[in-house]
Amino acid sequence: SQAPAAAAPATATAPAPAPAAQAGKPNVVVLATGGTIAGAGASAVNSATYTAAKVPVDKLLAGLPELSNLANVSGEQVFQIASESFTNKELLTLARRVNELAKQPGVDGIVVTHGTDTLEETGYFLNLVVPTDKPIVMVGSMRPGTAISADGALNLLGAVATAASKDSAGKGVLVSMNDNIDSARDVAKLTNIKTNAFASQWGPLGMVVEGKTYWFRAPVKRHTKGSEFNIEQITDLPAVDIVYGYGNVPATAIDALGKAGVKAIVHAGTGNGSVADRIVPKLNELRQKGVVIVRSSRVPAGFVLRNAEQPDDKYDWVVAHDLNPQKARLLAAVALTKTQDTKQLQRIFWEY
Ligand SMILES: NC(=O)C[C@H](N)C(=O)O
Repeated sequence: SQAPAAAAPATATAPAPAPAAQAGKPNVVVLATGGTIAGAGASAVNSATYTAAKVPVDKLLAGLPELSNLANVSGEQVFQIASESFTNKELLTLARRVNELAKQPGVDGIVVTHGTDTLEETGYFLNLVVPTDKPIVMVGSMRPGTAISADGALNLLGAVATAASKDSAGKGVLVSMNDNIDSARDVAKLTNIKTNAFASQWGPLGMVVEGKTYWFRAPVKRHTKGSEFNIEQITDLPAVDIVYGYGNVPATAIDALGKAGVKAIVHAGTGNGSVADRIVPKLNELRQKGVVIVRSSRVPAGFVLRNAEQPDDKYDWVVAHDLNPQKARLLAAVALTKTQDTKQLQRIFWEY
């Protein structure tokens, strides 16, 4: 008799787990990372008090037999963590796995279940570095599955429907939640507690209703297959951190980041990315030492205009366009794997 095969590590050759194939149905892989969609509370009234990242993906899928009407669905547990604890390490591991699966001819779409707190960051990262036209759909929930009116099951059904739909191809990484389909680039968690947590100032791309997608617009920024960045060429992400702007802000955080050796600082400024008078020379000191300064805004809508509020040309700073500070951090880190040139970096911020 044959010796049992050793468990294969997640390498470029690891096959997707075999779904219970129904001929003619698309094959969708659900990569589970944890979050509230895998959360459990003490009682059904606990919609906000619970432990995230408890329920394994097999159990989530087994609880939703309706999925098999949409696709051949298989699950893979990549992590089991709350999304606030994601690090660059998890981002890179997840992106590599998504990329491996996207390259397999037997995989038609990928769903990533994820905590909502940093879902927009992971989604945007995948949008930048996974070169595929196949649908990649992020999904989470605001209530654990143990709560009355839990939103996870319907969100997961919608996400699988979105990943299974040919119409989702080529639109970049998507977020499918609360009946909406948004671009992961544009969307942000803007509301706590409530199930309509995610919104984009540019509006959703479409909706998913009863397992069918309806589309109204498509993203114009570069993404996935059209991106110049590829996870296969990224081994590590440089240190990029965020400092927040507010009244009476001291330079303590900036000084500490400078000492820690960050490669870029994203300044989450007030208003149109304005920077306090006592902070400007601190940022310029670091710029002189080669640290890239990205001027973004803590205001969740509108966008930061170059040379308005601060003379970016004179200081050799980059503006974050409409990216929120946490997404600007990721774009800066990814871009810095290729270039230090601030003209190139600014081009990248306009294009992605
Ligand atoms: N709703 C959620 O998923 C929140 C949770 N803290 C997480 O991001 O993992």
